[in-house]
Amino acid sequence: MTKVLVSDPIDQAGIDILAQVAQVDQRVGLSEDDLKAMIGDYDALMIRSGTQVTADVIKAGGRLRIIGRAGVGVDNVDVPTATQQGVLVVNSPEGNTIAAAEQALALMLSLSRHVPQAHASTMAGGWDRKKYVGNELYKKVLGVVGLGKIGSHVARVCNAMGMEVIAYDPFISADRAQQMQVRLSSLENLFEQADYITLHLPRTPDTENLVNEELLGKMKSTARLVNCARGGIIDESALADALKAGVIGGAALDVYAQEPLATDSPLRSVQERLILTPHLGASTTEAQENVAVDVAEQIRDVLLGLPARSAVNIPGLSAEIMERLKPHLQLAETLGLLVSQLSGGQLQELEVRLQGEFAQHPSQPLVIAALKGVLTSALGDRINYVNASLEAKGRGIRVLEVKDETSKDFAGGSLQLTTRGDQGGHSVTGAVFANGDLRITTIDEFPVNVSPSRHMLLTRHRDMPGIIGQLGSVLGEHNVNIASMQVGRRIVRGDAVMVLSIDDPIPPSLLVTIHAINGIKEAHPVTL
Ligand SMILES: NC(=O)c1ccc[n+]([C@@H]2O[C@H](COP(=O)([O-])OP(=O)(O)OC[C@H]3O[C@@H](n4cnc5c(N)ncnc54)[C@H](O)[C@@H]3O)[C@@H](O)[C@H]2O)c1
Ligand SMILES: O=C(O)CC[C@@H](O)C(=O)O
Repeated sequence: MTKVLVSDPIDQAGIDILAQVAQVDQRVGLSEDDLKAMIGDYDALMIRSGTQVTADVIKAGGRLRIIGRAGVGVDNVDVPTATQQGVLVVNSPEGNTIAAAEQALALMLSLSRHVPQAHASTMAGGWDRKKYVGNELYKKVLGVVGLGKIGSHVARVCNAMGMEVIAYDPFISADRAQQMQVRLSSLENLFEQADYITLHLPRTPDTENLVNEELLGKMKSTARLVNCARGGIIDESALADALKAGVIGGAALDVYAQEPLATDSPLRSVQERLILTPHLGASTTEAQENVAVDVAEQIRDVLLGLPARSAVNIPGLSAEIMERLKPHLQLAETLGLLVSQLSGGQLQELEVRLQGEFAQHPSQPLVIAALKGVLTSALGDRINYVNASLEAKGRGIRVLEVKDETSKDFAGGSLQLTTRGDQGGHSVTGAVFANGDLRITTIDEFPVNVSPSRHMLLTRHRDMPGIIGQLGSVLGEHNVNIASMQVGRRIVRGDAVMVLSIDDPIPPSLLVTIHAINGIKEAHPVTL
């Protein structure tokens, strides 16, 4: 029975999707130890930001195939360990974009018009119209730090509100910024010029405490700072001091270095000009439904053996690419399986050569598929698209990628894999024919035209009378049925290869007999 554990509150629409393919257990508020004890029974884990998916949790998940994060940030998942264990991590990169952008806008407006303070004062019996005089956003300068999905939506709305928008994002081109009517600036310049600053960048080792005492000191004394991105990007003690000393005009935060916010956080001692919300950026009904559906669909698909559209730990392998390149990926994997069984021994290098039209496809997914095939012989089910590159690296296998667009061997191009290792090397080529059929087109230097089949026997032998007959007899005597047979050779009576598709695997004792046939130089049983 396929089982999914849901360990954070998830919209019912997502649960309903998971229930189409699995037993769904909802257990919110588990400790790390509880999760470790339970996770071994589950094929998938669905979370929001509340569950910490540590390395120990992932390692305890013996049959865990996928972790789905209903949201953007995967900072509560140990992604490197998931990758190492071959566990796919998926998220919902766009499901809560609008919600988070609107939370930033709500906080900017609340800051400029003192909405929470005026509300609290009115509820307490007051009617103070002087104290809460605010400012307009119109014609003010907005500084956006991080002009990605959320930052650019905020920029668009603020442009429409008549603000002048400047931005700092080292990974965005000036052209792209110009299209959004945004002027790029340095970080220091942005902090000096802006009346409002809003953060929309990820928390990484580079961005930790990026907004520190020095940067806060550059802000106008009237300027206001909003953070709906991630805690830890602002130095919270420095911010508390800057607010108390009137160095800046105000701040509004949705996210904190430690969540929930510690009772003794210096932020709690700031009396004025500060608005705090408890990580509500994604908390709209619409966003929660979006992310739940988006991630539940991906978990369902992966459990059904289909690709996920937003995999965090398979670079360059989107669902769209998986679908478009399906036969090509299958070919790469099949050739990988084939060449590794021909090669045996310790592999040191794999060359992946994309020839003719093949060279126009993105190479990274094809390389990953080839590596998965190559490593399957050694690692079986443990190897998948998630951990293939990492496992190859860990084994010291050098991967070379070659693109040769000039090759004209087949209309759709071809893919060649060549291994080099302690037992020499082998090379196989294959193509995808118009109807999606896969063909093996060369084995080492010999041309062949073979459809891959589950069990095969490949020999290298001297091209001389009697060998084919003898091999056929030996297989017959051992009750191994031959489905098809083909010989590839370059010169008459030189070396040749024989490729047999057989209905049954070759037992080891039979292989010894085959090797003993005069003229057979190599014999490789292959399972694809
Ligand atoms: N408060 C919430 O509930 C909530 C909800 C959703 C997303 N988020 C957070 O919002 C942030 C933005 O999300 P997004 O979906 O827009 O991500 P995104 O990946 O689309 O955009 C992030 C942008 O930050 C830029 N960037 C990276 N490093 C930078 C640096 N050192 N300086 C400046 N810019 C840098 C990137 O180039 C990118 O353009 C993330 O931290 C995400 O986790 C918070
Ligand atoms: O689950 C949440 O509410 C937080 C979501 C948000 O921070 C995200 O990264 O998507």
